[in-house]
Amino acid sequence: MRDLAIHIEHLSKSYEGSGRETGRPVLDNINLEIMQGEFHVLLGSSGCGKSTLLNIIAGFLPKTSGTVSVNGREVVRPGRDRGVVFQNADAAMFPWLTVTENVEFGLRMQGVDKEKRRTIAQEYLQLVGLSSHGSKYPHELSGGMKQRVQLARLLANDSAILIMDEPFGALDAQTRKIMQRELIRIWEKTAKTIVFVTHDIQEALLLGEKISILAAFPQTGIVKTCWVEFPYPRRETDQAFIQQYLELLGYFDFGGGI
Ligand SMILES: Nc1ncnc2c1ncn2[C@@H]1O[C@H](COP(=O)(O)OP(=O)(O)OP(=O)(O)O)[C@@H](O)[C@H]1O
Repeated sequence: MRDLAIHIEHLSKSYEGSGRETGRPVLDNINLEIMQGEFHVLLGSSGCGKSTLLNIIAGFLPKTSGTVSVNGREVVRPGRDRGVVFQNADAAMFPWLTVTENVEFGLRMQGVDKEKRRTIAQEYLQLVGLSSHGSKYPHELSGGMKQRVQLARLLANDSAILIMDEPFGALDAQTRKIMQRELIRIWEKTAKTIVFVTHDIQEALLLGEKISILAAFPQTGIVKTCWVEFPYPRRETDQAFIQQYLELLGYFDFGGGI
């Protein structure tokens, strides 16, 4: 039995002066348990509060009520234990630093000596398949390569939890497929806890061990949490995949959006 990594109880969030026409909170009484090493996907349509939930877990955003704990400690601010991979990789990298220097940056801030941080950066650049690109600058990289750099940086920082907000949303379909496979390979190798946001049911089923569906309407909150039982690598053409895809699709079929 794995230990609990993220524990969310009765979490609610309202944005001051905002709210939908109904005046309801964006997140209302969210309860969620994510175990260490779990690949957990938060799936939902645009505007249902996925990024809000991730930002609260990451410590970037205050909650209105309830509790969010990571490894038994209440989240009050961002921490090195939680690394975030953003969809917009450009905003997450220093353009004047090389790939290696970007990956090393957190270690440099921690005072790790140059030789050691170079060794660690190289180890993780190799893991994400970028060992021959360390001397390039961010503007010389493709979108997929930039996402690999973000991953290498978090792994080098030894973040136990990777929080990923639609990280492959801006990539072309082919690169996205490659990155999905790569992420599973890296997750299997590193046993990190991953919380991954997507609005794409297929992506959720390709990646997640467990999927929580978030809805905004007519119900607010997590409307379903389920395991994905069939093994990796998964294929969209497999019978089990199609069956669960159709099941999940049903949760998106509310007419007014989920
Ligand atoms: N800073 C903010 N101030 C006011 N309202 C906000 C703010 N950020 C988000 N919202 C509102 O909260 C709701 C949820 O937004 P959020 O970005 O969490 O959804 P999402 O599911 O991640 O959407 P998407 O998939 O489009 O990124 C939306 O109705 C949005 O308008």
